[in-house]
Amino acid sequence: MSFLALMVLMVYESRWVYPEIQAYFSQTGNLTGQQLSTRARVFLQDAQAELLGDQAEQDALDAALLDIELAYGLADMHIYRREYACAESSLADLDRLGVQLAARNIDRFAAVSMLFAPIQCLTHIEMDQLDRRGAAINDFSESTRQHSQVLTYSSLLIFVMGLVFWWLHERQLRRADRATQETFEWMQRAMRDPLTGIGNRSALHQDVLAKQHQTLGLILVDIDFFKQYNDACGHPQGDTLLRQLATLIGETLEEAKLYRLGGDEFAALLDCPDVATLKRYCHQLMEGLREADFPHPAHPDKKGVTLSVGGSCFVADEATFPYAYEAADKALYQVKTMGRDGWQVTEDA
Ligand SMILES: Nc1nc2c(ncn2[C@@H]2O[C@H](COP(=O)(O)OP(=O)(O)OP(=O)(O)O)[C@@H](O)[C@H]2O)c(=O)[nH]1
Repeated sequence: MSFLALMVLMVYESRWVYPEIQAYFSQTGNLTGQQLSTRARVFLQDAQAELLGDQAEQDALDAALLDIELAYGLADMHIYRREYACAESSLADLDRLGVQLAARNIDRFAAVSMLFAPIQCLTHIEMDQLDRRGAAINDFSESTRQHSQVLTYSSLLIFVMGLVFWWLHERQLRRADRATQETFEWMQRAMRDPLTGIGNRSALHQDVLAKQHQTLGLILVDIDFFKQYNDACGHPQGDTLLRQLATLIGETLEEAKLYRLGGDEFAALLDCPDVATLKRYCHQLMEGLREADFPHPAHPDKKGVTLSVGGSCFVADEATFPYAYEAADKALYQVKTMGRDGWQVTEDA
């Protein structure tokens, strides 16, 4: 709002310049007024010079009469009569003097002295006109200074306000960026298992939905006798094993996305055109585990760490996923009941 007011002020100020210049030049009327009175005064002084000169009396009177008539013509202005008290009487004096000169009933010295008052009046008019012109010029330059000051300060203010708006805008942008970044980080964190760094159950759901209509394989992995492992080696070592297994599954099933579903249960999601491929992945995983040969000091069968694995294939969809999960879980449970350390895949999820 204040910005708008400033713009209006600036437009007003710039519009001011033209009428003001016009007003200044309209003062040229005073210039003419001054020039006319100057010329009239010069004619009267010429008339005095001729009357006091050494030419013949007749010639001097004729020449003086001509100059006085010329001066009268220039000084007989309505504006002089209206604004200067001496103008009326001076013109009357000149008129009278002209008549006397024409009739030759005045001597040249008397004529010279009759011209002093009109000359004085014209000099007064001349000076006054000059003063008026000076005052008009002063007024003009003073108001020009004031208006240009207003324009300068307004421009400065607009510049500063522009800077402030720009800074506020940038700050708002940075805040919005930071908030978006933080939200994104929170969402990322909410989808991660903090212990292993792989995805959690929510991430699994999200990824399944993102792969709608694709044929996927779901592999569930559960550590055998993990409670005994924890009891024997302690929970920190149990945590380490969880991390090691996450790495191992990731390295063995390179194409898979991994998730920890909670406790000692992992899941792997991969593209899987058919059940045979899924079986190959399960086999690959068991081979990898055997090669890694993680020790399990409390395994009842005196083996290293073993896994029970169940799998199923499905076409990704919000509706099909729970069935695929249940099928893989059933397969895993069967492995558990059959003595663990093995894998099974449900043929038709
Ligand atoms: N170290 C560690 N242990 C965990 C964590 N989450 C769950 N556990 C432990 O995992 C164990 C899971 O025990 P069970 O569900 O009985 O599974 P299990 O001992 O592997 O037995 P089976 O699966 O039947 O072979 C429990 O002792 C939990 O305390 C974890 O984040 N870290």
